[in-house]
Amino acid sequence: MRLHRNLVFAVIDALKMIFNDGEYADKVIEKVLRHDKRWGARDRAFIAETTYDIVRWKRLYAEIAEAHEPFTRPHLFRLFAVWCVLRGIRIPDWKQLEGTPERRIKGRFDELSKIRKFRESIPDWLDKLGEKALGSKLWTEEIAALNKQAEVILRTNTIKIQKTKLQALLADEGIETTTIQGYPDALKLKERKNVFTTQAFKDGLFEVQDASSQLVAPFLEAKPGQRVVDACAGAGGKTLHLAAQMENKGQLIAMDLYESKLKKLKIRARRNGVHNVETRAIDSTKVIKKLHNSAGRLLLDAPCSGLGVLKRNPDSKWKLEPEFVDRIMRVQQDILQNYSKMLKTGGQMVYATCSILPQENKEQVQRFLESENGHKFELVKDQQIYASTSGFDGFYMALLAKSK
Ligand SMILES: C[S@@+](CC[C@H](N)C(=O)[O-])C[C@H]1O[C@@H](n2cnc3c(N)ncnc32)[C@H](O)[C@@H]1O
Repeated sequence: MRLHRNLVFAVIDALKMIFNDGEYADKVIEKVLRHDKRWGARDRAFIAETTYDIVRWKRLYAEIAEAHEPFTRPHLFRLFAVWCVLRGIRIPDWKQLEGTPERRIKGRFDELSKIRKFRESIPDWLDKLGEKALGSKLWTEEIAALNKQAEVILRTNTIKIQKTKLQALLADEGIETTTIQGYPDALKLKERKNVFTTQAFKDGLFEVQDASSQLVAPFLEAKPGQRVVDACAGAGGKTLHLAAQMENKGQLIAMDLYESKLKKLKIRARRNGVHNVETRAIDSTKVIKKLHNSAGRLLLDAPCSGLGVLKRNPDSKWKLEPEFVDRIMRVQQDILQNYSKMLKTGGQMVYATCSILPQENKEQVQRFLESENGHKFELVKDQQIYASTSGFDGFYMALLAKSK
């Protein structure tokens, strides 16, 4: 691989914004990629993937390079040099990379790889938390799987098209895909490409959605004609899937704390040809009270640590704090306690997270079932999806029925 100076400089700029200025990796990449219109698809892929890689392996690389935060520009180049050496890429003779100690880098890598928190490049607290929650064997496998780059998975918008037809259309646009057994609407890209510029995307024929996430809406068993509430809808990934399951019939109420997310949801709904969705921002408890005992189906896709989706958000490893995990667990129990009241007797609800921690998942559901509000509910089934066994994101979902 021949390295281009302006692309590497763009990576260094991006790393500075992410590591030193605390900006979000996806936003930074978007910003950096706007710098030069002449960059082609490969150049853009190099910048995005190299930046994400170095973000993912920050602790390991910094340890090898003996670089400390806040990183100076020479230190950021040292991280980049480690990336090159470990990938077998020849170091170019630029003054920023002069004197890269290649043998020492390889030696340090071998040494540090014996220790999980360095090998997997995670903070001490996270390594302890993961081991305590999952046990050493499962945590070791899980964190290794979560450090692999996520594949690009599409969900066919069955309101508009069948999967095989979509596959053919995408092939015409130069995007080759395969189906995935056990995920009826999913298509996996054979090669990473920008799918957002395709006509098929503009026509709302698919959404990008991880395979594990695609299991959540069907778990709720929503039927056409029902009143379905998606109480933590965000920008609507699962709302759109629910609409497709409901064949666009019935009433789908998408709620969130943030109006800005619901605005994005509306734009996506329009593109997807979804007509049965209305949005409601939760700006007071009244919004929830109005819907008490009214929904046939309820999705609680709760805010969580996001530890199941580190594949696609590697910078969470550095942004997440133990206090946040404690705080979000209280929010999850509040959501279960208060929002479950929107379900009518005989209805079903799904509690879901993109976390792999039992304390955010099974244990939350257990606590709810043992509480006064939870006595009307019973657990029908639940599923913990691990990245290490599925190959996709880590997720949890529990189906509860309101019987009384
Ligand atoms: C896991 S995300 C939802 C993802 C979304 N369902 C999707 O499939 O794209 C959780 C959402 O819950 C929202 N949220 C956080 N606290 C909330 C609360 N107390 N009530 C309702 N929504 C909340 C967040 O704004 C966020 O959009």
